[in-house]
Amino acid sequence: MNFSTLPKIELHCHLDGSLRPKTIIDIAKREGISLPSMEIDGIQNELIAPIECESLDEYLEKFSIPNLVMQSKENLKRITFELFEDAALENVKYMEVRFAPLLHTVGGLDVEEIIQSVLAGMKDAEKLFDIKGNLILSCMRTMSVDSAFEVVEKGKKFLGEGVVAIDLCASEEEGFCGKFVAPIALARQYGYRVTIHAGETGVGKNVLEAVELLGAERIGHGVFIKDCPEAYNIVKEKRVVLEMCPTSNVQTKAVNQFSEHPIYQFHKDGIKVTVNTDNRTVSDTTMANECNIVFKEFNISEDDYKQIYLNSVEASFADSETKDRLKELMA
Ligand SMILES: O=c1[nH]cnc2c1ncn2[C@H]1C[C@H](O)[C@@H](CO)O1
Ligand SMILES: [Zn+2]
Repeated sequence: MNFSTLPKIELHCHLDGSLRPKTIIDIAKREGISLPSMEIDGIQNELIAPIECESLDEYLEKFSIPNLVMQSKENLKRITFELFEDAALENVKYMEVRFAPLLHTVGGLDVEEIIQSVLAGMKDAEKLFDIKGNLILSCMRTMSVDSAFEVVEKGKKFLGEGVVAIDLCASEEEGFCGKFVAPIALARQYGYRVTIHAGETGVGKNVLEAVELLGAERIGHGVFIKDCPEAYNIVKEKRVVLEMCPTSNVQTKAVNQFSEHPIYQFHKDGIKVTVNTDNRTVSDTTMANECNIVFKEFNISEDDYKQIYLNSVEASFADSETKDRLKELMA
C-alpha cells in the first residue's frame, strides 16, 4: 500500500510538537531568541526525542524550544497554517490539532487571543488546501485544577467555531483523573467532546478512570489497557476509541520496539484503534510513516486499513456532513 497517496485522518497531533525546524530558526532570528543552534540539522537534533529516550518525562523536555517561538498571534497563526499545509501535502484529509493555550501566554497573549490565532491559521489552510480541521484544547495535568477551569471557560465561546474538545496531557501520574473531575464535567456540560491522554506510562487503570470519572470518548494512547483487564473491557464494551501513536510509544518506552506494540492485537480483538503521529517534529514522523510502520510490522491488509480509516472518521469530532464526505473518500 502506498500511504503517501491514500487518504488519511489524524486525530492526535500536538501543535507544539509539530513545528517546522526552519520556522523555529526564522522566528528566532527575527525576534532575537537564542537557540542551541541556528542550523536546521542542529536544531532538529535538539527537537527530536531520541529513540533511546528513557520515559515520557524525557520526551516532554523536547517541547521547551518550540514554545519559545509560540508566543505571538502571528507566530501561532503561521505555525498552525504550516502544520495543516504539511498534513494536506501528504493527503491527510481531516486533522484534529491539540494545543495547551496556557503554554502560550508568556508574551502577554490571553487565552482567547491564543485560540483565535490558532483558529485563523487553520481556517486559512482550509481555504488553500484539501483538508478540514478542528481544534482540541489541552489542559496540562501538571498545572492546577483552576487552570483547567480557565481553559474550559475561555474556550467555550469557540465551540461550534472550530474548537471541539477538551484533553488532559503532560506527565502521567497514577490516579490523575480524580483531580480533574469538576472541570471536565463542566466541559461536557458546555458541549466539549472529551479525549484524555491515559495509559501511556504503565498505568492501565488511568484509562478506566478516564472513562468512568471523566467520560472520555477517546483515549490518547491507552497502550497499558493490555495489563489491566477492567480497563480493557470497558474500552471494548463502550467502544472507546484509542488514538495510538506507534513511534511516540517507542520513544517514551510505552513499548520497547514496534513489534511489541499492541495496536494490531487490539484491532483484531475488536477494539477501535486509530493511527496518529502525536508529534510530527518531536517524533520525526508523518502519517504516511506511522501507517507504513503498522503495515510493515503487522502485515495489515487493505481491509484493515480501511477499517482503521473508518474508525477514525466515526470517532472524529467532525460534523456529520464532514464525516459523510470523508467516508466517501474510502468507498
Ligand atoms: O504523548 C504525550 N503525552 C502526554 N503529553 C504530551 C504528549 N505529547 C505532547 N504532550 C504535551 C507536551 C506539550 O507541550 C503539550 C501540549 O501540546 O502536550
Ligand atoms: Zn499526545
